[in-house]
Amino acid sequence: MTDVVESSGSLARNGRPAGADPTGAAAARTGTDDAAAAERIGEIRRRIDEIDSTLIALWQERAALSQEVGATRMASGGTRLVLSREREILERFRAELGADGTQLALLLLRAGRGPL
Ligand SMILES: O=C(O)C(=O)C[C@]1(C(=O)O)C=C[C@@H](O)C=C1
Repeated sequence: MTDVVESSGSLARNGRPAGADPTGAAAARTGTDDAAAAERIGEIRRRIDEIDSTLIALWQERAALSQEVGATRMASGGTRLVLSREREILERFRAELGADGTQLALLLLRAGRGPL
């Protein structure tokens, strides 16, 4: 089994020298020599790319909204942060996604209000 596909598209750790993959670039890009598996991987990757685009757009929208909330609050004499709200968000992500959810929520909060 091959562990890694290098970014150049050459298979690594398969016993063949990089760049000498006889199965062609398409197979190398998917990490398998099996045509049916490569086709399915291509389909799945297209959906993954769609999901990633949505995540990036939502990340950017959330950060902009969070910054607007902070600016609105400070302009009205309020605080930059509301820690009770941050705790609610952290708990929601932890409950849904576990420890990774906590890390994700910390990154989301940082993107909106900057590092502490
Ligand atoms: O909900 C707010 O009051 C916000 O300012 C937004 C937000 C967030 O990014 O979710 C950012 C900073 C606050 O400390 C709490 C939450």
